[in-house]
Amino acid sequence: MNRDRKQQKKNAEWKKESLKYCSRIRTAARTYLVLTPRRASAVVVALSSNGRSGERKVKAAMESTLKEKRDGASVLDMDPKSTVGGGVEDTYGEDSATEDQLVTPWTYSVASGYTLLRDPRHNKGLAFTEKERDAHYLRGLLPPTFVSQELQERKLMKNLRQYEVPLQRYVAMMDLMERNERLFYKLLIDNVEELLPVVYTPTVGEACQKYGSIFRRPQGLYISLKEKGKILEVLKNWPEKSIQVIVVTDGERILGLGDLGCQGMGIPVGKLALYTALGGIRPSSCLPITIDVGTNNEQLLNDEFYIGLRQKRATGQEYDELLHEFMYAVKQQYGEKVIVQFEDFANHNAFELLAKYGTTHLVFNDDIQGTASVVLAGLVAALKLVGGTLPDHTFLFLGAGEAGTGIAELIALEMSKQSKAPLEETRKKIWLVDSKGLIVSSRKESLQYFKKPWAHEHEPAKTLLEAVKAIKPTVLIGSSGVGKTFTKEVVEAMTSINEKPVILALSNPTSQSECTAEEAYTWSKGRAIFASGSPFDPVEYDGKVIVPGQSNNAYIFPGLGLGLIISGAIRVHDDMLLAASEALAAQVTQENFDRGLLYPPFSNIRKISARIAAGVAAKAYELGVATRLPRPENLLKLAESCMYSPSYRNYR
Ligand SMILES: O=C([O-])CC(=O)C(=O)O
Ligand SMILES: [Mg+2]
Repeated sequence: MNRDRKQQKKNAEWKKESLKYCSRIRTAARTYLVLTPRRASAVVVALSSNGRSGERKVKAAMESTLKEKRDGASVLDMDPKSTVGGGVEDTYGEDSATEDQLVTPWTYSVASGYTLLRDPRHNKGLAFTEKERDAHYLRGLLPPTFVSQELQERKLMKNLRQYEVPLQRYVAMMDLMERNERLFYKLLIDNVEELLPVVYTPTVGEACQKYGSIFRRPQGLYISLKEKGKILEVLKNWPEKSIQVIVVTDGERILGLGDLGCQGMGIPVGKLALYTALGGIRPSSCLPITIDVGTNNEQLLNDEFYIGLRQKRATGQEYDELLHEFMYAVKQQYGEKVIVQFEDFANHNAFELLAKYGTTHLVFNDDIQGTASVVLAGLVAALKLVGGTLPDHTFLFLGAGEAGTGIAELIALEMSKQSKAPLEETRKKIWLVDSKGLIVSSRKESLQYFKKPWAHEHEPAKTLLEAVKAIKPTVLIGSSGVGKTFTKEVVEAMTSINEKPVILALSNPTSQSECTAEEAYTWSKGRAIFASGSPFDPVEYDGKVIVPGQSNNAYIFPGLGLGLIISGAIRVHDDMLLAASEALAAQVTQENFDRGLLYPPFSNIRKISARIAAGVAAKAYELGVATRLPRPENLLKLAESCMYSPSYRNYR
């Protein structure tokens, strides 16, 4: 008892001390972890620092305080390069503190000993060294053996491979994330091609469908209609104060699976895991959010395990007000340089939110813009295989929603840049089919506004097959969210028109893919240049193994995000998406082409992301929306050096 009180007093003194330093050095937030000899009494203090020099001052101040007060206390990760979390902000941390943080730095307890083992951000399991076990009160809490991170990784991969059901692998990976974050990212980074389909598309789709049943511990933040008027308070409940990326969904259009309401949370969680693993953004600065305004999914409303609000979706003013409060609470809490990635909103809201907040916030819609950027990169690569320039080709889309119109617009923009023709002209090379058939001018009156630019003069066509025969496209793109719509007849029609038909089946997950890789290759007699949103295994056709590419926005958003962060960009511009697309296309090697691949393998993704980041950042400076000044000379080097490393830290 007595000891505890003493410890509390000591903590209070430290807090006072750090407050003093904070107000003296008025700068950006920096986290130091101080472990005291007693468990349950470590203190994390967010201090201010003004870039490197301010940071050094704070560090020196903290160290001298600790020397005086130490009494056996130890400091976790005092080296700025290896401060808790590591990553981007460690190198470029200026200006990330809010005024609120400067005046009242926050503190919370992270315990040594037993509690340290249960803290996923710092737990290393059997990889704690003898010295660490002594220093951090872990003696007896672990079996005697020491296991390196590499051996832990091998063991976990072996265990994962024994699960036959993909969802079991997903649950095992999420458990690992909750238990030992660095090990989770080490696994994901080192085995990215194998584990991407587990934590991301397609398995994450099934996970969302069954989220209520597999729910163990909450991940991310849930903001429901109940929190209206209190969203800023909700944001303050999140333990991390320095957030760089938010992925938010309202669950209305989860992949091609439709309205999954609150259970859409799997998507922001999965996307942000990729921000870290593929783009090197540190996990502590990533925040997954689900906005729950109800669901129109009857099955979920009647499911006893459903985790969301049991009501029909709020729409109109009620919806708009909640989203508006959210957007401004985010800006107030995290500043104007936090990236808000809209994910899997239904069409009407997706377009409106992007238009509404695109000029006031650093927002980006992955389904409209990220997908467009990755597809354009794939098309540039495809042209090397089929010949001609972009303006030489004719495009037909099945699906005229976010992805379809987003991709169409970026292609038209790029064509216009290449051919110097006005956008209105280049759009005419692009045709869209929706559920009512080919979009033509006679339908213009009844079309939603985002479809109108694509209503060209033509006879109506009721079905996709009719449209293929009438338009004679060289490229067919599926973005409908409806599986099995590229039928044998459609693929055969494409093959009869083109020597090498380009066919992209983009809808996710695998069940919603417009056709499988095998179908595309078989029906086109091995001639199709094919890629899909969800992964497919290599296909053997006519004695030849063909590896299908994966045209998924996961190639783009992690690098795009990194580029926005290292440049301190305050807006996303279409030219940045073109820059991201160009950078990705430039990574496709001759060897990839020789194998018919439109994208480089995901195993190189960190290098690819760094190049995308450098391209995006360069564009941000060119456009004058970068705020990190002066412009660093070598953006690629900066991007690479900023990336989060999942290797364990030494806790001295
Ligand atoms: O999540 C994915 O795999 C790609 C995507 O954004 C979507 O399909 O909505
Ligand atoms: Mg999406």
